[in-house]
Formats: sequence, structure tokens, C-alpha cells
Amino acid sequence: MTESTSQSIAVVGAGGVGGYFGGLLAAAEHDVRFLARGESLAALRRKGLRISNGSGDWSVPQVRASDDPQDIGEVDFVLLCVKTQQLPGALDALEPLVGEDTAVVTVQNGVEAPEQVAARTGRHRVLPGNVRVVASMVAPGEIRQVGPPGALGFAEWDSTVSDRVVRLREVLREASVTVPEPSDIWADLWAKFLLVAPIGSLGAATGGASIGELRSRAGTRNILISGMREIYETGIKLGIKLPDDAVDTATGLMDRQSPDVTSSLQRDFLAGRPSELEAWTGAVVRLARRAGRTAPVHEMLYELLALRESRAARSAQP
Ligand SMILES: NC(=O)C1=CN([C@@H]2O[C@H](COP(=O)(O)OP(=O)(O)OC[C@H]3O[C@@H](n4cnc5c(N)ncnc54)[C@H](OP(=O)(O)O)[C@@H]3O)[C@@H](O)[C@H]2O)C=CC1
Ligand SMILES: CC(C)(CO)C(=O)C(=O)O
Repeated sequence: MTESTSQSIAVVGAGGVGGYFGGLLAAAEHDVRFLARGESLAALRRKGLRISNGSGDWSVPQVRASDDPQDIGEVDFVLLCVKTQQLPGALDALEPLVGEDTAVVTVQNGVEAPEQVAARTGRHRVLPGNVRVVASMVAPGEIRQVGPPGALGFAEWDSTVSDRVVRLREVLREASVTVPEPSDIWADLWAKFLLVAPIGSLGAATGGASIGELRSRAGTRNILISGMREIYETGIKLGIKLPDDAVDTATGLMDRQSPDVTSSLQRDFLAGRPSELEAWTGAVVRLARRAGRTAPVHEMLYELLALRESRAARSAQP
């Protein structure tokens, strides 16, 4: 074991992302402590974590997990792996985990989570992160990951590489996690946002059309590309150093995805679960306004989806 293995890491949320990256870290015998709850916690305590992907199934029969942040205690790093709408609750639980030198890594889709966390912890504690993986919790304690191995890129707020960034990168690499080194973490986050938000929003508004369907119809393809341009223009106006060809790059990435890919936003909508609508579609609309622009594609999609969500909430009431 190397020096970096002595780092302690709390994983908050044992769903798709937390279960996958936390599972890899735990399998590599790092000091990983899950802050979990409900059935996930019961499963982690009973049988540990099981992960399946293209290369097979593997499990970590014993993991350290609790729903009490005091049991987790102070750690070197927190991987904050909850959905955006769950951030306020997770942040309430953070205090016992965070000591003088603790850094908190965000993994959420969208571009606003780092600032939401920083509002509680201060920017100096936040390492904005960008996750590229397709992983979901198929049953409590059971994670399915599809496609290429998951990657977790992160840096300091100003995109610099501090000692703690180097330490966490080493720990993750020892656990076989791919760790990209973005030269500008904000441009990297926006580039992913630019790809994922239009696909997720349109996919949800169509009732769950896959990426293959959306990109192959001329009309829906145009909507996606116009949506990407809206995010690009907003980002540039807000000072994000997106490359000139960001929309072309995102279009190429979209075209190379397996045709059956869907996003978590549309899957959550289809299943009637609370969604990240505000952090995806809603954020595009808000950020465009902040930039003094409009984003007509996302404005329309946001209104359709917000109405759909509020109707679903009303009909779920007793
Ligand atoms: N899944 C993916 O492939 C990718 C996801 N992302 C982003 O990562 C984030 C996480 O997504 P994902 O892992 O899919 O989400 P999941 O819903 O699968 O996992 C979130 C987990 O966090 C738990 N949780 C929430 N609040 C707390 C809390 N206060 N204490 C303890 N546990 C808590 C949830 O429990 P409960 O079920 O009880 O609510 C759930 O198990 C999202 O922002 C998503 O956009 C980014 C890239 C890829
Ligand atoms: C990359 C993608 C679209 C994969 O599922 C994602 O981040 C999400 O669905 O939350």
C-alpha cells in the first residue's frame, strides 16, 4: 500500500454514482465510509455492495456504513453523491465529517452544485467535480454500470492542482478509477452540461425517447443542437472558456453514444420520481437570464416538464 491509501473518504449517498466509485475504493481497501439511509443502508450492512458492469460482477461484502454522520467522523475527503434536490439535506449532515483540512468533491450534473455547497462550507473546501459514468442502483446495495469505465475529474475552484487534488487523484487511480485532468474544471463541467441538458430535457418531454431516436429525426436533432447552442452562448457570456467547437464536439459525442442511452432526468420523469429538472433545464433558463439572454428551447421544455411534474405531484396526493 502506498502513502495515499491512508486517506479517509466519506461517500455521501450510496446510489449509482456513490455506490460505483465508493465500491471501487472499498474494493481497493481504502478507508471508505458510506453515509447512507433507508434500504440502501440496510443492504450495505447486510451484504455490502455488489457492482456489475461489462467485465462481470464483483462485490465488497463488508463496507463501513451509517446514517449517523457522527459515526462517520472527520475525513480527508467527502464525495458528495446525492442528487441536486437532495443537496440541502446532505449538507445539513456534513458538519461532523468536515474538519480543518477536509475537501468536498461535487459530482452532480449541472453547473450549480459547487456554489450551493460552497455557500455552506466556503469555496476553499470545494473541489468541483465532473463525473462521466452511466451507473444506477438496480436494488439497494446493487449497482449496474454500463459503457466505458467511470471517470471522475476534479480540481480546485480555480482549476489549479493542489497537494490534496494530487492525493485524491492517486487514491482513485489506485482503485482503478479513470481520473481525467481538466485544465479548466468549469469549462469541462459546462461542456458536459451542454451535452446532457438538451438530451435529458427533450428526452423527458417526449416521454422517454432514447438518444438514438432524438438524434436521428431531423426535427428533434435540430432542437438538440439549438439547445446546445443556447448553453454555449450563455456560458461564453458568463465568462466560461468553452472551446469554439464545443457544440460540434458535443454533437459528435452524442452521435457516438449507443442508441439506447437515456438520461437520468428522463428516467426519473418516466418513473414519476423527483427529478433534477431545476438543475438541468431550469438552470439553463435561469443562467441565460443572468447572462442577459434568452434560451427559447429550454424555456419551452422547462414549462412542459414543470407542468408535467406538478400535475404528477397533484395526482399523487391522497
Ligand atoms: N448515475 C449516473 O450515471 C450519473 C449521475 N450523475 C449525477 O450524480 C448525482 C447522483 O446521481 P445518482 O447516483 O444517479 O443518484 P441516486 O439517486 O442513484 O443516488 C443518490 C443516493 O443518495 C442518497 N441520499 C440522498 N440524500 C441523502 C442523505 N441526506 N443521507 C444519506 N443518503 C442520501 C439517496 O437515498 P434515497 O434513495 O433514500 O433518496 C440515494 O441512495 C446526480 O446529481 C446526477 O445527476 C452524474 C453523472 C452520471
Ligand atoms: C451521462 C448521463 C447522461 C448518463 O446517464 C448522466 O450524467 C445522467 O444520466 O445523469
